[in-house]
Amino acid sequence: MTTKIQISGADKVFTTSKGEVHALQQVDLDIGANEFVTFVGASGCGKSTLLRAIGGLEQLSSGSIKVDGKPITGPGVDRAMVFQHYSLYPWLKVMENIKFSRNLRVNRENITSADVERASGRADALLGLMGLGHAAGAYPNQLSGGMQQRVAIARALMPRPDILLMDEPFGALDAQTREVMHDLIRHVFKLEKATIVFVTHDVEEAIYLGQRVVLMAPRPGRVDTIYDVPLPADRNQEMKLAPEFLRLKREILDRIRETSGMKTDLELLERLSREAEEVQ
Ligand SMILES: Nc1ncnc2c1ncn2[C@@H]1O[C@H](COP(=O)(O)OP(=O)(O)OP(=O)(O)O)[C@@H](O)[C@H]1O
Repeated sequence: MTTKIQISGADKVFTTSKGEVHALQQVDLDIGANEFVTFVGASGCGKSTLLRAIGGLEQLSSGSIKVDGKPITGPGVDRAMVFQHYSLYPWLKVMENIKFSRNLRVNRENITSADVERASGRADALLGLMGLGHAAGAYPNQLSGGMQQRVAIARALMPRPDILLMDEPFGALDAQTREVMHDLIRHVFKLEKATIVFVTHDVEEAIYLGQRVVLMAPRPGRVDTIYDVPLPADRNQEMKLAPEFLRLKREILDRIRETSGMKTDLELLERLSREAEEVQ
């Protein structure tokens, strides 16, 4: 597989009034072109910091991140980001939101009207792909959370980014809408051939979407374990019930507990019952 993103010795230290926070320590990871990689881990293990660093929104303290062999120096149109909060422009209609980044580039680069025409075709196609053809003229506040997030994804895809960086994009959605979004994003992955880096708290989501699940550990933030997902490229919701899926889910959940310093449920129960006996 061709390497798309090469993370080498990535280190990030934040200096706060309370001291230094080692958000990332010596992270080494290669992500392939057209790979779907998901990141999980206990709160504060540096998932968002790493994603933001790939997006060029955060500078590393040391180490490097390269895309196609070139070091990242800031944000670029080759990398689009989707966050948990939809961040649509409330004063723009759905179609205007989707075309917004393209408009900026058109203005900047003096692209011809034929290009604009092509861009409109792409915006229409993306709107259709997201199942939002009927909502082109609506304002964001007229849409459900799931619909708004679909608009945000369409807007991110508009400039044909090579890399889609997603930070808990479905975290605010209800369980049913999330399932729909999972199948949609797998479909987008197949069609658009982008490299997707996806951060989530939800282990089931991480396994269902990713080809690899990267588990990070906190204090300092680092890569702990990388799991290969034993699922075929074409996925369906039934697979979430397969023994290998459930086994991997259990293994990852246990490891997150261990790395976060939390006791396992069983250990906790044993301790609580011992304490209860001592009190009697
Ligand atoms: N701008 C900042 N200034 C100071 N500390 C920060 C900053 N951003 C992140 N941190 C700290 O860096 C560590 C890693 O944070 P990060 O948000 O990357 O973790 P995370 O794994 O994404 O957490 P969560 O799952 O809770 O979103 C945390 O201890 C966090 O408090």
